[in-house]
Amino acid sequence: MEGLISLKSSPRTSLSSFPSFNQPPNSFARRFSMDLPLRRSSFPAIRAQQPGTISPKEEDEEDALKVKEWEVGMFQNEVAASQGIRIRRRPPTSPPLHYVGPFEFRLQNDGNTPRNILEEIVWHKDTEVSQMKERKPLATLKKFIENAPLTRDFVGALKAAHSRTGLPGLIAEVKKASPSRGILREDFDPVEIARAYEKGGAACLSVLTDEKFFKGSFENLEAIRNAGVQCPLLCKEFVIDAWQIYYARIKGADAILLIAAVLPDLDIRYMVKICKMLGLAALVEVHDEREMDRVLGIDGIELIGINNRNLETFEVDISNKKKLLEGEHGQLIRQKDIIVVGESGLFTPDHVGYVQEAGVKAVLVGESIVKQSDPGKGITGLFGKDISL
Ligand SMILES: O=P(O)(O)OC[C@@H](O)[C@@H](O)c1c[nH]c2ccccc12
Repeated sequence: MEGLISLKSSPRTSLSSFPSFNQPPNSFARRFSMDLPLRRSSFPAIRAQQPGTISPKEEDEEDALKVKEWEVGMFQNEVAASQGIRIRRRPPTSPPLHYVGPFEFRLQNDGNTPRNILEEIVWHKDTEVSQMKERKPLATLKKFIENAPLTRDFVGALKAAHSRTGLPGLIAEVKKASPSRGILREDFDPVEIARAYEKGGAACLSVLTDEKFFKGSFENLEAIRNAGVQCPLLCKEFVIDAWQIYYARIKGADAILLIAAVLPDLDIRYMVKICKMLGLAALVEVHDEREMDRVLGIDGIELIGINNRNLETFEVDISNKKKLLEGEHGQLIRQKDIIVVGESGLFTPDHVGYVQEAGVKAVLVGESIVKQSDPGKGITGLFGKDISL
């Protein structure tokens, strides 16, 4: 890997968030890493130099470096696509001026607009995270974590609620808005809502932290944590970089969401390990069979969320869970003692009954309860009985 060191400095390639680069996962990756002729010694241009003293030879070498960086970006999308991931991690840029690489790179590169809302969110997140990382580097976050209070047992709280009530444990979502539903609640006081949920019998809370698309924030997470709410907290974020997991831990999260539609397998493996190291639970979200297959092949996963909402189209289908929990998948889930969380679009006791029947032991609910004038009473309405007792 010696020759790749020079690429690590590029924020565009962000290899730290891409562990698979160290172990090429498929033939494309092997081909790429073998082909890569970069050696530190062949790039004098990247050594310290005085401005204005770049020779034509060094300019060529800089161009070559840009080309390689650009190819690595393409390569990330290729690995993801080989796992059925349609979301491209970053907007394609045009190839550098003197690009002479494979033609297929150019073809993939067509179209610089996001294909759907999830892609738009992820592209925006990429910019947002690189700015935040500059302001608060990982080394600084790690220092804070040394003194951070212990996390609370998210999975344990769900199990306890399930055995106490005989109903799925509730993760109640503190959600102001979403791109598909617009503003859900104008008078939005996150701490007040969190307290009402806790009083109403929620086992855990989910706090949206994305600002641009969901009008959430890390400040909300922190405020709820500092207000003395006892329920463990899920940080509901679009994680694309391990840095975000450290940040969530500092802001008071006990668990974090990882979305399989966005993250390749090796990223999930790596991030699940980081979560364990930091004492966080990871809720890995899937939407279809292929994602479920991928996630069941990863060791150490305790919580799988099945999202009834397709994040690319916003279509909601609550029978989705049933399909994904039948047959071999169901068997593996039971064998591995994984808790399945039914997510999105649940409004009535019938909905809850239906997904429980399909095999879920927990549910994640936002809209139907956050919209009620008393969100705690909203919980009673959702389950058809008071679950706080
Ligand atoms: O408000 P609803 O339909 O009850 O959904 C809650 C939750 O499942 C949803 O907010 C959600 C599930 N997965 C996500 C991923 C990102 C953002 C949001 C979500």
